[in-house]
Amino acid sequence: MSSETEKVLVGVIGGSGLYHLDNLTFVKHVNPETPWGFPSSPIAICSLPSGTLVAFLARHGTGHTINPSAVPARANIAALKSLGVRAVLAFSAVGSLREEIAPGDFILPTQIIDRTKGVRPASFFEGTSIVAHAAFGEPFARGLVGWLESRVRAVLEEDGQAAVLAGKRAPQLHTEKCIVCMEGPQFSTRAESRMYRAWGADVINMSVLPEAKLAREAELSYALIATSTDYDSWREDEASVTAAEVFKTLQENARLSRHVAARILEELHGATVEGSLLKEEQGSMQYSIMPRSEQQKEEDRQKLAYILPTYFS
Ligand SMILES: CSC[C@H]1O[C@H](OP(=O)(O)O)[C@H](O)[C@@H]1O
Ligand SMILES: Nc1ncnc2[nH]cnc12
Repeated sequence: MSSETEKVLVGVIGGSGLYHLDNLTFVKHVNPETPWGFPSSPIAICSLPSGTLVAFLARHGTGHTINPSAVPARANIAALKSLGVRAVLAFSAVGSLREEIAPGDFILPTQIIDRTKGVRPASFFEGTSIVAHAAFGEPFARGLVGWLESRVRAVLEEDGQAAVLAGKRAPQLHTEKCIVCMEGPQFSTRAESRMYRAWGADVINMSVLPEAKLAREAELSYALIATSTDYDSWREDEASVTAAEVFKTLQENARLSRHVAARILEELHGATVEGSLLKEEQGSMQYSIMPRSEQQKEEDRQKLAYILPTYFS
């Protein structure tokens, strides 16, 4: 086994309904204490058939005990980075703001609208003597999202054939979409849901921020694989979304998400070792950190060295 195979280069974050990757071989749990506390739950290190290791973290905890506003996103991203992770595949259950995005469909968003309310710590630099402005015009790792498109589509097409034979609709993949991240935990009003559509948003969740911002600050390549569970509250003649509506699709979406993960993780690990897929994010913070390092407190440098050793150790 080569040393690159032994490293955990790919991390998976599971959202609502996706609390484990039990189609992979469980190896052990790790629970790193980071300068921002402990992650949502111990991280499961799982093995692919080749022996390649991946890390899995349940965003809301394995028993879904953490509400979206309280997810310790800094600890989650820092803990994954401390394991050597370079690419993060984050799964999320989302509401659809478009007729063509049906429950059960998969979405690879490329843009985000922030409707969180400032109650979530959103930067590793918050509360330190160090100021940094990460570039976030492209909030997801473009190279990784592009790489995922054909792979996820192939798995959905293959799996969809069985769905069609069973008389069901085959899940579709939607790309180049915009996700709005709301604070929650209550769902949107009908007026808000219509407003997000008017703003150009296509899907909605409560979790992609600050996760995506923190991944960027930690120079991790981050992509979201969103799975649709409902039509939110914009359809005039339909009932507005309820948790019960979301639960109807959650299990099937989780099954297919696990299947997608199992099919693509080996190749993603290989692409991560090779490196070209991730080169946009690595080194991206170099010119984001304001200089004047002589005025930076040593304790803050030590804290930030946990996620960015290149600049702070
Ligand atoms: C259970 S409905 C609302 C809940 O589901 C999504 O969670 P995740 O993104 O972790 O899959 C959404 O963001 C909300 O947190
Ligand atoms: N309608 C919705 N709004 C916010 N987050 C969601 N997650 C799943 N469905 C959602």
